[in-house]
Amino acid sequence: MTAFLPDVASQAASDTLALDWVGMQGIALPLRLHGERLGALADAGVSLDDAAARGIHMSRLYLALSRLERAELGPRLLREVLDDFLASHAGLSRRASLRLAFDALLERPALVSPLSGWKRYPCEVHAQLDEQGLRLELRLRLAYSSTCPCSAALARQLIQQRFAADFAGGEPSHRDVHTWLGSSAGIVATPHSQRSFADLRLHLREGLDSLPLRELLDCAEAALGTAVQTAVKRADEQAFALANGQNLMFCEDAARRLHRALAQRDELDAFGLTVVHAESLHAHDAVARSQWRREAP
Ligand SMILES: Nc1nc2c(ncn2[C@@H]2O[C@H](COP(=O)(O)OP(=O)(O)OP(=O)(O)O)[C@@H](O)[C@H]2O)c(=O)[nH]1
Repeated sequence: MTAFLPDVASQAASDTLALDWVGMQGIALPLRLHGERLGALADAGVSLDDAAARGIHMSRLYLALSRLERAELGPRLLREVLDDFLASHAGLSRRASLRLAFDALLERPALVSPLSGWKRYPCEVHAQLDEQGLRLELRLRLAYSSTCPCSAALARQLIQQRFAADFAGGEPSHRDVHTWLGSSAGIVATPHSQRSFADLRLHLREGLDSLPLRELLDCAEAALGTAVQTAVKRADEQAFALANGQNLMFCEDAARRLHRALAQRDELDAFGLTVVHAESLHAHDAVARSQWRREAP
C-alpha cells in the first residue's frame, strides 16, 4: 500500500496574496537546435493568481520541460511547453513563462582563406504565454571590432605631418613614396580598435515556424562589417584590417547600423539594442542604445 504523503502545496495559504512569478531557475536540460543537441539552463515559472493557494506544483513545470529534449527548439514547441504549464495549473495561474539560456555554436568561414571555425553566441529565448497569446523574445550577443573614426583621422594627420617633414622641399618619386608608405617610420600612428559587443533583444512576430537565430545574427554581423573571426591566416588578417578601415565606428555608428538593418526584418515586431565598445583609449566603455517598434498598419 502506498504511504500517504502530505501535499502542502495543495493546502490553503494562511497568508493570502497573489504572486507575479513562481517557479525554478537554473534547470539544466538538453535542447535541440539546428539538429544538434546542446546544453541549456532554463527558468520556468507561472503566476500564482489564486491568492488562497499555498503554492504551485514545481514538479509539473519540471516534467513539462522534457518536451524540449525531443524536438527542434521553435515557436510551436515553446507554445506546447507553456500550454502544459498552464494546463497543469488550471485555476491557479494565468501566465506562464520560460527562459532558456544557451550558447549557439555557428560555423563561420574565414574572410579569404578556405578555412572555417566555430563561433560562440550567447543566446536567450524568453517565452511568455497569457490571455494575450504567446510572446517570444530572442536575446543575442555578438562580438565585433570597432576602430575609432576620430583616432583614425588623428593618425592620418600625424602621417601627413611626417610626410611633410620627411619630404620637405623635395619631389619624392613614386618609388620613394611607395617605400615610405610601407615603413613604420612613415606610417607613424595607428588608430585604436576595441573588441565590442552588441546585445540584441528581439521581439519575434507571431506565426513564425522557426527561430530565426542564424538569420538575425547574419544580418547584424553584415550590418557591422567587422564581426570577430575564427580561423585566421595572414591573408584573413589583412582582409580584416581592410574591413576595419572601411567600417570606422563610434558606438553611435554601430547602434545606427544595427537599428537600420534590424528594422527591415520581417521576423521582428520590436527590438531593443545596446552596443558596448570596450574602449582601449579609456578604462571605461562607450555605450549606445536604441529601440524600435513596428507601427500599427
Ligand atoms: N510550491 C513549492 N514547492 C517546492 C518549493 N521548494 C521545493 N518544493 C517541492 O517541489 C516538490 C514538487 O511539488 P509538486 O509539484 O506539488 O509535487 P506533487 O504534489 O508530488 O505533484 P502533483 O501531485 O502533480 O501536485 C514538492 O516536494 C515540494 O516540496 C517551494 O518553494 N514551493
